[in-house]
Amino acid sequence: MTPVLSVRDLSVRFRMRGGRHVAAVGGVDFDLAAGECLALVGESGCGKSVLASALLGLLPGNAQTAGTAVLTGPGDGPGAGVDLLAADERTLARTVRGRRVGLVPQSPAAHLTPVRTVRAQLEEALRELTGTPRAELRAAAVAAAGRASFPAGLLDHHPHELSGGQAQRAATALALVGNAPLLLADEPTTGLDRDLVERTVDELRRHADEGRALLLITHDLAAAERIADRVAVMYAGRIVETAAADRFFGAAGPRHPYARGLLAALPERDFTPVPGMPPELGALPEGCAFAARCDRRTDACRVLPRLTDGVACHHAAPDGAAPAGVGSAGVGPAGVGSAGVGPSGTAPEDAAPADAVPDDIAAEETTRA
Ligand SMILES: Nc1ncnc2c1ncn2[C@@H]1O[C@H](COP(=O)(O)OP(=O)(O)OP(=O)(O)O)[C@@H](O)[C@H]1O
Repeated sequence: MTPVLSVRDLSVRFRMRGGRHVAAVGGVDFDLAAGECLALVGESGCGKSVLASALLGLLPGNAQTAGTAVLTGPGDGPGAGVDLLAADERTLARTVRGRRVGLVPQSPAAHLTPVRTVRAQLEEALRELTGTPRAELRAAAVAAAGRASFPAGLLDHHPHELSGGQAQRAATALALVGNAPLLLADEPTTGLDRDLVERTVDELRRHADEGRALLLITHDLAAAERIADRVAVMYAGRIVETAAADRFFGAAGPRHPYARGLLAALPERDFTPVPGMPPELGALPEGCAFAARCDRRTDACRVLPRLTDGVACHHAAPDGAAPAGVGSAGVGPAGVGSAGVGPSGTAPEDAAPADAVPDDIAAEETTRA
């Protein structure tokens, strides 16, 4: 099937003072098909939002991008295939943002126009993106709000009169208006109660089920498990694993030690955080960026592992190995909480590794500690 979006070797670097660089995204490859939801997960600061901003041409002036991100489309008109990284601002503003690529922003308060009511913003988006006639705008705005569980009674409020969760739902309603073939949802459930989380992600899932593509950026692994077809795990700017969601969350589990650690950190599983902290993106090591935190590291990890068969690790768990926590706490759609992926803490020194560690690695670990 032709993907809606095809990303190849996408990198984003920020130029900093003193000639330094922050490598926020590196060598990212993925495809996203119509009808598919890909969940992009990973710790805070790993590059998820920068990736979404790159796809929308919304990076700041100190950013340098490389690679391609082709949004497919027929013919040679405004709906034709376009490389989102190479497109000029006029093309992005007139034919891409909102129309072909929708965004549920991470910071809705900053995204909504402060001086206009939610109703006015929804009606404008409906008029611009769907050509809804003036006489039908009022009813259409109520319906659009309803899609994102935004209360009709708050439509005449300005953004500053909304709670964080209400602003989130207003921004989601706006993002859904254009029925864009590709929707980027960056933390769309922040500040929402579990019931609203489920309603919101179910609506996003419906967007995909109607034949559109959804990139769900989230810390909420329960939300990802609920609606994603595939999961991509990002670490220090790189995708370290992609897997079918049922495999990722099921008995087989992920194969990358970091991805296994993310799941093991869930309260419903082992409640054991991934030890240590992610590296500075301005000072990444040459080899595997996770090695310093990894109980499987060896000398081989000094060479950067490439994503091969869905995993970028020299010591990936074999296919079919059960991840930590499965069988102890049990994780199913109903039993998964919202803790998800947060900034990790430091594990106790004696935290049990998710997998058996070869003796030589364990000895090395002790020496380094
Ligand atoms: N304009 C900028 N200049 C320099 N560095 C930046 C800039 N914008 C983002 N970064 C850096 O890029 C990295 C990735 O940030 P990003 O916002 O994509 O993380 P994230 O994975 O979305 O995190 P979170 O889950 O907290 O939203 C961070 O280290 C951030 O400090």
